[in-house]
Amino acid sequence: WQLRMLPSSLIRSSCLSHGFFLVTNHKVDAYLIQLAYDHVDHLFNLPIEEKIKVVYQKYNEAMHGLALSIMELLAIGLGVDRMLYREFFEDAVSVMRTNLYPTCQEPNLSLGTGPHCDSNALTILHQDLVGGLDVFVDNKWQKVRPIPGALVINIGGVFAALSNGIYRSSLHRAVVNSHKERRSSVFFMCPRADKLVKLAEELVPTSEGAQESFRISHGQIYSKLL
Ligand SMILES: O=C(O)CCC(=O)C(=O)O
Ligand SMILES: [Fe+2]
Repeated sequence: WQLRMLPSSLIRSSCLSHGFFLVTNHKVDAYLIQLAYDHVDHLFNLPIEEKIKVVYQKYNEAMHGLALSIMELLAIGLGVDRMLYREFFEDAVSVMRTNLYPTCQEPNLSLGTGPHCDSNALTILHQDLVGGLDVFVDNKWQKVRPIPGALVINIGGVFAALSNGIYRSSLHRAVVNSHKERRSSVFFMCPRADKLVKLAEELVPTSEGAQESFRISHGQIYSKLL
C-alpha cells in the first residue's frame, strides 16, 4: 500500500477510500520541523522559554499555511468553489501534539496511541524514520511507512462531515516496538467551536430544507464525535 504525491484527483481518490495521503515538496522548512522535535524535552520544564514558544508558533503558522493550501485541493477534488474551505478555515484554531513512544519489551501487549479516528478537520503528521503509524484500510491494519521529508495528511471527522461523508476519516493507531523509540509531531486543524458547519450547495442536490437541517456548529459535531 503506497501513498505518494498529489494533484487534486489523486487526493480525491485517496479521500474517497481512506482519507490518508502523503505530501512531499511541501515547503515546510525541514530545519523548523527538527527544531520542534529538539524542543520537546524542554516543554516539560515550565516556564517555557520565549525561544521555544517562537519555534512552535512558527511551526503552527507553517502547518496552518500548508493546511489551507490542501483545503484548496480538497475543494477542487469535491467540485466545489476552490476557495470555500480555505476561507472557512482561515481563522481555524489548531492544536499541536508531540508524541514520544519509548521502546517496549512486549510491544504486542502495549498501546502506543490506540485505534481512533481524528475528530478535528485535517491532521498533518510528521513522523521520524522509525515507523509505527498504521491505518485500518480494507479490513486490515496497513503501515504508513516513513518517507524522509514527507508529511502524512489525514481527513478528520469535521471534514468528513463538511464533505457530506464523501471523504473518509479512517481509524488509525501508532504501535511501539522493542528496539527504537519513536517521535511524531501532529498538527490538528479545526474550525472555531462556534463556526457553523454548512454543506457546500453542490454537495446537497436536494431542497433548501435539507440544507437548513444540516446547519450544525462545529462544537456540536465535535461532541458527537468524541
Ligand atoms: O504518532 C502517530 O503516528 C499517530 C498519532 C495520532 O494519530 C494522533 O495523535 O492523533
Ligand atoms: Fe490520530
